[in-house]
Amino acid sequence: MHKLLGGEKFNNLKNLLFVIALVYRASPPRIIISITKSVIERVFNVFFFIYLLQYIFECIENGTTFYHLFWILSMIIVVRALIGLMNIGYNYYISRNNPIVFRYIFGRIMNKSTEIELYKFEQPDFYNDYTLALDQSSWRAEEVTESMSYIISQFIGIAATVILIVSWDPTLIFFTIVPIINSYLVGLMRNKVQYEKDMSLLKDERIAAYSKRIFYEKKYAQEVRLFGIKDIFLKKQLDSYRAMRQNLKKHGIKLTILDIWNVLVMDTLLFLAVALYSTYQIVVNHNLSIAVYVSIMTAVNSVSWSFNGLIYEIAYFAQHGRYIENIKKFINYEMPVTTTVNSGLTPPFESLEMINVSFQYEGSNKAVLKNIDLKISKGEKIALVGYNGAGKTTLIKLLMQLYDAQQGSIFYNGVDIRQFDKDDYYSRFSAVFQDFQLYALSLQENILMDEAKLDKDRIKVLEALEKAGFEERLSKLDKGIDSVLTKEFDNDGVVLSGGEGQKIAVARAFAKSSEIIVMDEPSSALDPIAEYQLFQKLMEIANNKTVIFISHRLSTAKLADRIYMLEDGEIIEEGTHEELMGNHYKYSEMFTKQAEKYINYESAKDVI
Ligand SMILES: Nc1ncnc2c1ncn2[C@@H]1O[C@H](COP(=O)(O)OP(=O)(O)OP(=O)(O)O)[C@@H](O)[C@H]1O
Repeated sequence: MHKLLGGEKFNNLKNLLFVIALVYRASPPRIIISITKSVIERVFNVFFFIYLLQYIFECIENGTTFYHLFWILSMIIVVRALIGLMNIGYNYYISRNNPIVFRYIFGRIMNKSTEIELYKFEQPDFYNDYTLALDQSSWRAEEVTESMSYIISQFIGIAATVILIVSWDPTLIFFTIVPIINSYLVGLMRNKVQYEKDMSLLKDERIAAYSKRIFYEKKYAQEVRLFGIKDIFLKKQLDSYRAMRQNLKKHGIKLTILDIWNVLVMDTLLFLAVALYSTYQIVVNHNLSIAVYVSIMTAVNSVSWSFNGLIYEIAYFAQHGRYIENIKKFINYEMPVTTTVNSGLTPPFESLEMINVSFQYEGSNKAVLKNIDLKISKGEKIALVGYNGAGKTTLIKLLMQLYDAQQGSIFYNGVDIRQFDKDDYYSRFSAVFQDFQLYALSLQENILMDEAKLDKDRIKVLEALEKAGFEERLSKLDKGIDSVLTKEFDNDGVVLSGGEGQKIAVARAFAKSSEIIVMDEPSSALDPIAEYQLFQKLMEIANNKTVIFISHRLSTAKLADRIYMLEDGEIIEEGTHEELMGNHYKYSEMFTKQAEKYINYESAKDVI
């Protein structure tokens, strides 16, 4: 059973109703218009192809006038033309209405995705389902609406035709029951195979899509040329296409066999049986007129294929339900109770404290942080140092509540951080992470990151850029803070170097000016002088703010009031630079090694 976010078995009908309700909320008239259009079309077809056909034949048999038939046929042509116009109008309406429905559902999913815990995005199962929900949302809702309208109209059409058939000869009902049962069973099997086919392709489609991205996204272009990674991804893509081909073949054979069986029963055997029976009734029993005979052939054929279509559609409709499971679970996803105990607002910052905190990433069997105790008070400048993988970034992410610790507690002003409304809690932090992103937006938008503040805070943007050491580069930009970053959408877009990009991320944190500034290696791409200047500036503007920073260059850690040295998920040393140097332990060892390196290169003695 397909699951999302650890959910339970799904209920197709509820899922379908869920998506219909979404369509209704996005655009209330849409469902009524779709159903009305389908019913009018279907009822006209029954009336035209079966009832009117019989009527015209009877008129001819009874020797009616040409004038009478002329009026009947003219009326039919007018109604037919009106139905054609209705369809054109409907298609126009749909082309304008679909984007409204897509946008609404897409927006709901996007909004939800920002609330879901970060670790979920690192789980392949979740990611598969998330991708599926996004991909499907754009068209499933429309298909469900169309399917539902089609099913309702088919039911009405079949019922009307069956009434006509029974009125001619009740025995004929037998010829409609056989194809109904056949269609039902074949439809069930087809539906199952189709779903298995789609599911079997999912993983390989994602691998193929990822490999494709490697070859067209700019960020990979350089490494693809410099390293042999091209061949790895070409092979991965080839393997995934091979696997998809095999799955398509396996399921394709099953589907073809079912289709052949269907045509054999419905077109050949059934047609023969009805023709023989009706001919016998005319020739031997003289029970039927030619007019009814012609209509019977059309009506039985119409009921069989309509029912077959109905079963296909119901199967397809049910299939939508399975996919909608993903969309529904996603939109309805509730945060674990622990993170929503209280949605209280976060008061002005006084202190942050970790008590006996341990943390392990989902799917990992090793604790990344072990029994961490630390306290940070208002205004303190705190440095986290240690070798790669020691757990520094994870510690910061726990403090910010981007992840939840499995053991121990984290307190903000003495209150468990899980009791605060998350967005409000986040607003207390201005953070720069190692994996910061620049967006294909203007410089101003990249700094403010808030539609509401645009253009009102231009001075703030300029000040933040100046503090982050970007003013010289800014002076060379023709459009200043209105320059668009990256060439994604704009040939004149500005492409920044790694260090320049980092300065933008720092300026972003400065502009947000929250009470707690968090910097995770904000200077790794800066030269030592620029780094030192950045930290000097940071300490200056931080003033009475609290700063927590990670830096591999210990020359900057010297600026901190307190340094925590982490190793293998544990705090192994804590104190001021002088205290740690006096310990003659790991910190002083690391510092001395780095200092020697600088001195050997005679590049930054003054800095150290
Ligand atoms: N999302 C994740 N899922 C699983 N493991 C992770 C994840 N993020 C980090 N880790 C692991 O957790 C450990 C600590 O990572 P973390 O990024 O906190 O270390 P760090 O001290 O900041 O390292 P660096 O100095 O290299 O940035 C590493 O072994 C890393 O592989």
